[in-house]
Amino acid sequence: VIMEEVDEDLKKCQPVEDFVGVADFCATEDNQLSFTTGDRLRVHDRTSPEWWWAELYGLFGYVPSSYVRPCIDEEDVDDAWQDEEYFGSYGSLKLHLEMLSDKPRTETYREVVLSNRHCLEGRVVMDLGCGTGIISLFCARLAEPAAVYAVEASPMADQTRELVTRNGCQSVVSVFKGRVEELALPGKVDVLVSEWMGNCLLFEFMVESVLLARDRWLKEGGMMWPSSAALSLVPCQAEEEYRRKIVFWEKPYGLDFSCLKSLAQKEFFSKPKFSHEMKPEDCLSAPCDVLTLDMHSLQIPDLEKLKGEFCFRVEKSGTFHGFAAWFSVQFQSLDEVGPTLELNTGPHHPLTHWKQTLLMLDSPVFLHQGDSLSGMILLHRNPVWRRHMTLSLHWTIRSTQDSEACKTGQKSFPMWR
Ligand SMILES: NC(=[NH2+])NCCC[C@H]1O[C@@H](n2cnc3c(N)ncnc32)[C@H](O)[C@@H]1O
Repeated sequence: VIMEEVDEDLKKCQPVEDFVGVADFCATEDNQLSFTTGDRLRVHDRTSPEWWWAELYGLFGYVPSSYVRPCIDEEDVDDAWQDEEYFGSYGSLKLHLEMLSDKPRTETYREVVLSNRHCLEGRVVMDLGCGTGIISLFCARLAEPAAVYAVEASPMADQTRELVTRNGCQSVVSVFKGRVEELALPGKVDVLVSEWMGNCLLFEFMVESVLLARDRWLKEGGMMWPSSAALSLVPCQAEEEYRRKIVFWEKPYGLDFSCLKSLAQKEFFSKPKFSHEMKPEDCLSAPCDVLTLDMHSLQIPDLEKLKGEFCFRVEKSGTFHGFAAWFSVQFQSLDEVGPTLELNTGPHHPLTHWKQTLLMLDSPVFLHQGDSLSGMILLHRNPVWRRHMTLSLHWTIRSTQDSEACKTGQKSFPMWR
């Protein structure tokens, strides 16, 4: 048998292998695949010693073999939740100050407790991820629950115990330090309240811990607060962002840096931009809820892949630079007749610390009033890095100007791996 044939056969049957990026790689050709350090790539074919045909989040392309290393499974799996870094970040005051300073967020939770104070009497509440304990203190000070279990995994829990005592709530509020997944609580609860929402609603995937706590500790017929959540989307213009990040390179200080524009676009627009403050007038159409989650029935496996559809009608002509995403959460009243309260983090509501998330297209498209933009969104949770996901968008633009012309587009935004 001629050696080449053996090589060919070996190549054909060579197994698909996982590799990890050891450095950032920015594609310079269309058939190449960009990735960042730590990305888990699936190598389908070692086409040549230097270039391998690989896949990342469903996108295929050539990657330089020197930029990847074999993925040693055990080392990657146990760091999947990045708990060291995650709970460490909540151990300092920075994030808690940001959340407590967010008045729309904090006052909504206070209003929920206040407007349900009668029904809360004699009930048992769990505050999951209590942080400094603000929601637990609202419960103890504004209502008369039988007990509040304040659960917090970060070192902040030690401070929270002190805050509970200093505010005279120690007879009602008990602080449990640890991950809710590992804690034994005194008993089941009537209400499970938590402020778990991350950017684009699900990033950090604390929601998995909330659902697990629900299944383990919420009484039959108990209340989840928030009781439901929605992810909203809108096509928008982002003139300022586009000018600062892309147009800038055309003539800085009279020099021609325009050959850097494609690099800039890959570097700045490949991932979502968190904490982007939109103006209402940036919306090109009315927003729409692309995902709605019922927190009483949602199941943990549902979180792996969530899909939504959208159809926007362009209300005013403008440049479609990208999509903006945000979330809202609703709080059902404990007695059927009370009002459902809502915290909405969209551009038509008071600004919160989340602001909005901007998903920039590779190239802007001018849209005319009356055009329609329809498509689907897919939130694909990262199978390895459990607090991460990829947000993929597919869309079709149908113009009223010339009916048969329609443009389609698609883009995937890793958040972050
Ligand atoms: N809205 C957010 N994006 N983050 C705000 C809530 C996050 C708080 O919940 C805590 N936390 C998160 N997960 C857990 C868990 N499984 N068990 C206990 N505390 C947790 C975390 O330490 C932090 O104090």
